[in-house]
Amino acid sequence: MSPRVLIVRAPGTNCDEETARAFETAGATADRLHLFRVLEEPDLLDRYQIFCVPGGFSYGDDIGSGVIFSRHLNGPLGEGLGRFLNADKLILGICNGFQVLLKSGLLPGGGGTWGRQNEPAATLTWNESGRYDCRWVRLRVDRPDHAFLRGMTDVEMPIAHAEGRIAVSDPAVLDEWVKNGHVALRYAPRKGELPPGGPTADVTLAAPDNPNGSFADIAGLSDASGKVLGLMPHPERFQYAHQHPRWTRLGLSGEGAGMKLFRNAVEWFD
Ligand SMILES: NC(=O)CC[C@H](N)C(=O)O
Repeated sequence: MSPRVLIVRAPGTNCDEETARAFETAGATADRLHLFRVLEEPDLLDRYQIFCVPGGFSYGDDIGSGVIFSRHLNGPLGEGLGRFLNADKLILGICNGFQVLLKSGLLPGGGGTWGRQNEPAATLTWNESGRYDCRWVRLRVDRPDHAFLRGMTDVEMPIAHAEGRIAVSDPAVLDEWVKNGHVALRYAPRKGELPPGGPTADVTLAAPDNPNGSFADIAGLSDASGKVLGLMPHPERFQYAHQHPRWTRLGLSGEGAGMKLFRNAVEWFD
């Protein structure tokens, strides 16, 4: 079955068109709807199999990136998203979308009505550099069983954000995150073999390998089921091989590695 994807955009969202194109190239039908249209009719969520919050600067990142948008996911859209979470459906948040999902509590640690109120808090906050940063990074996939990440282990993607640093109130939360499969993606050394072993709270890669100082080098989080994913890197900006800065030297052609994430999502419904 070709899944229908709801890509929700808010004032300031700016990656919805290329995200829709990536899903449609993968064989899905993608509708880009404004958040206010969805708030008018929350039950329209039931017509979709994938819910996606794309990248951008929703509400201008005022009072913190993703904060205002996230409150809408807790409130009027709460019931519809609850049905998504209970059905065999998928939820994806890319960059600003990750900030929205985390701060709504749809991903671990973010609090909100979805969050497990008494668990240590986590958020996405300012990069250690204090700057907006755009660069390509190498990623290690810690959840190759995830609906969006199947068959992916070691991939490069671009980042472009100011508030991409995962910060936690208690580093001990990492044990629970690892146990529950919440760590989906980590930043990796640009060159050489991927170092063995899982995430550790006290060791992080130096910049620019970890571009923002994110706790335990985390670049993406998952829910326990492996059907909700939030990530700071932009897979929709690597749909075509020639989007890679070294595509000629690497002899890349055809699709970019980011397309695998969208194809995995569509194939989930086969
Ligand atoms: N590309 C994006 O989605 C950016 C997310 C957010 N506006 C930030 O700067 O961190």
